[in-house]
Amino acid sequence: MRQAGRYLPEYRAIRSKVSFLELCRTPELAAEVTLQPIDRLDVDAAILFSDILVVFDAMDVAVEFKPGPQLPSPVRTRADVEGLRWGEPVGELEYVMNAVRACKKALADRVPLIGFCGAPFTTCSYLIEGGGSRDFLEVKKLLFTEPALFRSLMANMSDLLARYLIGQIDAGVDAVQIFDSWAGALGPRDYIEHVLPHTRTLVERVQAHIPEGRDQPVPVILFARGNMNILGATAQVPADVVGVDWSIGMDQAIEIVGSDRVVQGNLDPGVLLGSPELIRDRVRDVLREAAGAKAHIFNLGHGISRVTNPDHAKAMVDAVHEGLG
Ligand SMILES: Cc1c2[nH]c(c1CCC(=O)O)Cc1[nH]c(c(CCC(=O)O)c1C)Cc1[nH]c(c(CCC(=O)O)c1C)Cc1[nH]c(c(C)c1CCC(=O)O)C2
Repeated sequence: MRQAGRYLPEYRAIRSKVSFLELCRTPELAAEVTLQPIDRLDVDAAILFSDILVVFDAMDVAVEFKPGPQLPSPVRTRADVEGLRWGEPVGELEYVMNAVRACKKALADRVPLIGFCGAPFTTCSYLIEGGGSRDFLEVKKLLFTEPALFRSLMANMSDLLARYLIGQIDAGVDAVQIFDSWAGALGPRDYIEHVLPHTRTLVERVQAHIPEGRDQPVPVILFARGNMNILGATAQVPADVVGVDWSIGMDQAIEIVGSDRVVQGNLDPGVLLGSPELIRDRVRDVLREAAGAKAHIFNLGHGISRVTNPDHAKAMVDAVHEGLG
């Protein structure tokens, strides 16, 4: 997760010349950065270099990265919500679709390419809070004072994101991941009532899309982070893969989601700050804990930190490839 990024010197070299958004908006550079961890780490999949917030370009909502995202005009009132423009992601985010094509060409089938978007709740949270948040009070204010308005906002977002992901699939991605990074901000009742139906619609719409030249839909990975009390609810959505964050043991997660599901995760990215020997041990723990799943995709349980030594990331990948022996 965030396998391309600031922990790689070759990424920082490109970023010293262009801003983060310019990088996202320049397909050739986005493709180059996407491939950096493939070359260095020997990982088994590439994830498109982009960000969940570029979708705001199809809504004329401004976003800046300083380096955390900031929206100069957050959406907080009825008038703000009603004034939103729900654009055409395929036409207006053509640079993303071109980045997908450039990545596929550069990868030449070495490894599959994963496209992505934010889940409706996480994307709407950035829209409402205007950036990251500790308490999500603006989101909760809107949700609890104007539930119908909140519902319409989430429904429109889910629709926009479905068209966005389908665009990425038609441009060539081999799987998609939906990031609900802030799912844990709500209690289980509100998550189930106000978030999950929109996530489900998004997943099911993407799963109903069979792209030209394929005979089945591409797999959908759903990652909801935070309060692992919601994992059972998240698993009710029929995503092909259930992402698991690092706050729970993988064995416990499998008990919750069921042994008939494919799981992805969940090494604590902080473990990469330890020695290669420690990393190897912890990788083996995750592999052992995942043994009861239908299938397991090894991954970090959240984004890699920018102070990570790339050699340690490589030690992790090597340990995964070595397996339990
Ligand atoms: C919440 C979220 C965002 N973006 C994303 C999420 C969901 C996953 C998660 O929970 O982390 C998703 C994302 N962002 C980025 C990717 C690229 C693909 C990859 O290599 O995994 C992906 C999949 C690049 C990025 N997105 C961002 C960077 C750093 C930008 C830089 O080069 O300065 C990268 C490589 C910026 C970004 N973008 C976002 C934040 C909070 C930040 C600041 C992070 C920080 O400062 O550490 C929003």
